[in-house]
Amino acid sequence: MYAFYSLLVYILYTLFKRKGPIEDETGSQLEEGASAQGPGSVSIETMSRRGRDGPHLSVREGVCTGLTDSDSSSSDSEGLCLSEEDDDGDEHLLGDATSPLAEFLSFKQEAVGGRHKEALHGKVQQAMDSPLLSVMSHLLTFLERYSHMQRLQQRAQEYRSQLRVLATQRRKRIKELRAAYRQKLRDKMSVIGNLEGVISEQQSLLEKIQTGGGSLYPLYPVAVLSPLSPHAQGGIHQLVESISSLQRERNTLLDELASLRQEVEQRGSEKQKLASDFQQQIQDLKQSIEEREDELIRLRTETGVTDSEKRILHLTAENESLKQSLSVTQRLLQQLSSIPSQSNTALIKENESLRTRVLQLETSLHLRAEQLSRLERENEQTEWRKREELRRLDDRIQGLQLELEKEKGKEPEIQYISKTVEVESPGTLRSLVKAEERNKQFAEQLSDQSKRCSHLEEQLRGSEEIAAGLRHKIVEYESEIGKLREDLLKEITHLEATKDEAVKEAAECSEQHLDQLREQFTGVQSHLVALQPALRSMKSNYNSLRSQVCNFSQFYEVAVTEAKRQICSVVSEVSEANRDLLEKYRKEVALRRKYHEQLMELKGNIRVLCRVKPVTAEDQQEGSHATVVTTDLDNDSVVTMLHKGRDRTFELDKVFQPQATQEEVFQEIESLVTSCIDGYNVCIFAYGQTGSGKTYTMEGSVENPGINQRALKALFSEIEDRKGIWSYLITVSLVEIYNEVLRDLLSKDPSEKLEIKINPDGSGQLHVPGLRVIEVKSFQHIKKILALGRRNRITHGTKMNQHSSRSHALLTITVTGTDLTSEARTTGKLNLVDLAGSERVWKSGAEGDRLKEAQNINRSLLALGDVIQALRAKQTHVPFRNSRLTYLLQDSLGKGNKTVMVVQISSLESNVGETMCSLKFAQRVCKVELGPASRKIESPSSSDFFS
Ligand SMILES: Nc1ncnc2c1ncn2[C@@H]1O[C@H](COP(=O)(O)OP(=O)(O)OP(=O)(O)O)[C@@H](O)[C@H]1O
Repeated sequence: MYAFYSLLVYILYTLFKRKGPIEDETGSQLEEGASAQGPGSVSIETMSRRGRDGPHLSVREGVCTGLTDSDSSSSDSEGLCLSEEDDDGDEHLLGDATSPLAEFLSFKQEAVGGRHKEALHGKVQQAMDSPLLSVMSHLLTFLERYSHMQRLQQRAQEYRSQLRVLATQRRKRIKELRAAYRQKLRDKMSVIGNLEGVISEQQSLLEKIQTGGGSLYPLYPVAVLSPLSPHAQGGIHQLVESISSLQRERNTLLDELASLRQEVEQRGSEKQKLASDFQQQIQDLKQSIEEREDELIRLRTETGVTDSEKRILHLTAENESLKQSLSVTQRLLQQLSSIPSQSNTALIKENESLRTRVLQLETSLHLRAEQLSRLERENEQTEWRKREELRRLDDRIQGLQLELEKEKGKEPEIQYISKTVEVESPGTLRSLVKAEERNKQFAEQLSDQSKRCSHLEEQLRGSEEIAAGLRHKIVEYESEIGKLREDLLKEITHLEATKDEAVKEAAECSEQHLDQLREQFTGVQSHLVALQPALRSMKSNYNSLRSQVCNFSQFYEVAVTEAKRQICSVVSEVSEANRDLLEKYRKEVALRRKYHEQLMELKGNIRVLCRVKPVTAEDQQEGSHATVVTTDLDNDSVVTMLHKGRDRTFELDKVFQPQATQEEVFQEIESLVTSCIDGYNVCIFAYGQTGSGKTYTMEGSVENPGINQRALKALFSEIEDRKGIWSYLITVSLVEIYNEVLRDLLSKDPSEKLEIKINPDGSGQLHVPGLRVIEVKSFQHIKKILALGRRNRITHGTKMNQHSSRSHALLTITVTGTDLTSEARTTGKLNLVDLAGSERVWKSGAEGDRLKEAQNINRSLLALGDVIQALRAKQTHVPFRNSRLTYLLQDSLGKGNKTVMVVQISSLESNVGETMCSLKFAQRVCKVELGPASRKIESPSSSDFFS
């Protein structure tokens, strides 16, 4: 823009200050350009060239397309080479540039319109016709269009931002609507929850009603209900239906109950009727008896009263009084039956139980009725018999009377008859008495039955009253349920109406919003259409840039892959070199170890292996799982432990990783088994604090056996391999040292104390008189022996180990071999020792016997330490006899033996002190020199051993 401005100044200067034709170099250039290209092919250099080329206007052919009035749509396409970055600067400059131009134009117009001075007219006219002016007008048009384009872009920007604002508003509105709907949904759900509660309570109430134990129905606040969703309504409808079905069910049940009650009532009335019939019959019977009696009295008065007659009379009177009392009792019963039952309230509580009770009562009533009918039948029969007797008696009396009448004058006959009567009367009287008695009994039974009947009636009446009360309650509940249902339906319809309104409102609102948005969108769309050309040009720019970027990324990828490849090749070269080095290092270490072992063998020193106990689940449970011991994967001879803030490294013959298996441990000492067969004395013993895994390493478990079993297995398999060349005799003994007492674990009486003595054969060897030595033939046999020994060994639970071995156990396997060709004899001994664990009594919680055991264990281990110290210092006197343990191990720890100590350590921080002690001891043991191992072989010609 600076160029334009300069140009304009220059033009004005030319027009107003200079006279005559424009002879300027630039002007001539323009003239040339204008004549060559015409007005339609004029362009300007980009602003990027502004600084470099200085203020000049050039006409370029084929680089930029022209800006013409007719082709205004393409005015801002390729021909306009202004970059986006320069837009702001241009705008600013344009603002400066357009004002002088406008001045110039107004000046031009005034000149054309004749408003200017006459003196200037000719000059201006000249200038107007000049090609410079035409260029200027073109420039002006261009500038106008450019500013228009700027404005358009600005508006497009504004529209875009408006669009963004509208979109955010729309999103917000949608969010709000969603939240509102969710809230409504939640409300409805809570209403459904409330309704469900109400329904469940109604159901429970219904159940209570059916069982008769319900209390008054509580009224529910239906006002809490609020609009419901269609889904919720469906649920409610279902619930209402289920309630009505329940009610129907309940109604049918009530009907059944009523019919049952009717039946009960009917039966009761029948029973009452029956009872009244019976009573009527009894009354009739009584009446007939009375009549008969009257007649009898009359007869008696007529015939004269005898003794028997007097008795009959007396009995009859008694009978009469009894009957009276019976009737009195019956009356009383009737009166009592009219008194209302006091137990109604208790019966009301459980309708179900009442119903069963009623049924029970019905059945009992039925039974009673049957009994009653049976009794009545019997009574009838008795009555009938009585009547028969009476009738017979009457007949007789009548006959007698007739005879008496006929034979009035015949006194002797009368006397005779009267005598006969006298004789016969007692029998009849007796039968009468009996009948009376039975009658009395029946009457009593009858009264009992009637009592029961009346009791049942009372109960029946009570239950009827309860049933009536319940019926009343049911009616009340029904009306309440009806009311509730109506309320519910009202609420549902109200909710439906509210929901429809809300939905309609939301729909209208969203419609309006949508219309607005649509309008805005069409407006924006039209603006966008107008902006399309500008966008196209931008797009082309963007495409070119994109292609450049793509090319660059391709180039970049190629470069990166190449770099990676180079790095990989370098890394592989380095790692290859490293691997070689590592391999070399390992070989060196192995070689060094081998030479060291050979040297040690020559020196005859004790090999010390170290096994680190892994952190168990129990340790983790106890929370003490912080570890201080580390092993080196690349160097299996060192173990490092953190003690008092600094690392202490111990170098031993072999350090097993915590995860080392039983097999791996055994492989390390397997060769010693062969040595034993060859006639060497071998001793393997496990040393370490209590609970560090000594027994696990030596004995192992059933599924995962330790050194003992594996060594014996290997021994038998080796012997098997030598079969035919050598024959072997294997014997086994197993002892324990408990509280400084030697005990035979294979003995029938393991509590027997044994002593260690020097063998009287003069060999100087140790010997234990009374020790059971068992010859073993197979591995299976030895397994059994080991199991027996394990059973006999003393173990107790301590804080540190649940199955702590409280003794040192020594398994001795003696292998005597005979060379079948030369008859040479070898004798090798394999001592496998599981020492008791050292322990800190305050830690293991040892008290009483445990404390004594611990003290003895620690004392003997101390003696072992002294022996090791003496051996290390090559002292002339080694204090083997200071303890039973060292005394027994004298053979194994002495010169010419092959000895391996497996030191067991715990890696836990809580055991750091004990681990330190064990490792220090192990290192001391490492330095003990036993001298080269000696083989015990006896040639057939000599009875001596050669070593
Ligand atoms: N390497 C191991 N892997 C798995 N469990 C082990 C290991 N070492 C020891 N244990 C377990 O730790 C517990 C204690 O081990 P063990 O009885 O062998 O200790 P100890 O040193 O013989 O103790 P003590 O001296 O009191 O008799 C046992 O339950 C045993 O199974």
